[in-house]
Amino acid sequence: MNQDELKQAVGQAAVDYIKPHLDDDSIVGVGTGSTANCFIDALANIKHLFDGAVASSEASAERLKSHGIPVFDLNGVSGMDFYIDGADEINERLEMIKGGGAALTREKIVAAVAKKFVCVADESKLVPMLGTFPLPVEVIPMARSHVARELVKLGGDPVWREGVVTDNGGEILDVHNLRIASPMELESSINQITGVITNGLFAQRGADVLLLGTQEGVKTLKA
Ligand SMILES: O=C(CO)[C@H](O)[C@H](O)COP(=O)(O)O
Repeated sequence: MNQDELKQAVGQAAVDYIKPHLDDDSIVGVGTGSTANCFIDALANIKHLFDGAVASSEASAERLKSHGIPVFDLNGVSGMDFYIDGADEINERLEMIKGGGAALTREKIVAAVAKKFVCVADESKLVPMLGTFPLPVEVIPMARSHVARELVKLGGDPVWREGVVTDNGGEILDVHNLRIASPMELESSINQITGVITNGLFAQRGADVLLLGTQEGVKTLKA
């Protein structure tokens, strides 16, 4: 199977995973990116089994709506059982780097509300140590240079993702050359820099389940 077929397989596997738990009142938390898109497309086939979705980006909201799936504002829902999203890197403790699609802040917020985070990824995303993928950091635009200098002090090489404005009006610094031995500590340290909205380390709230697309089929890993 090629990478697109692996993404489709895990998208369908995520639907199979949540389907037995859905009812008329269920709200499904939906992530962003090409793997999350595969999940959305598979989810459309069972849209009669749940109430609607909360999306972590405008792009995912549009895709959900195009399938006729109602999209709710997070402030209007009291909770959700599942959040399904991809990752740029994930380790065996199910800690992740996310934000390649610049949706990290909303992803972190929706994930915080959900009882269970189900990560969907092809096998290229599973790594022994996080940090080969540049770590996205969303910043308030006027703080970009200040935050970049502070990130250099932490040992990284930040690069401004020029031209990208997030759904929240923020800008993105991609931090290269980090070997992230302690993801939880680094997540906190970066978030303490004034001007940071959030960073793409999902360690304090990692995934609970990983559905990993491999050539031998979809494997289920638990935290
Ligand atoms: O964090 C994300 C977007 O902000 C995505 O989950 C991440 O970039 C993975 O995307 P893809 O499934 O396209 O590889």
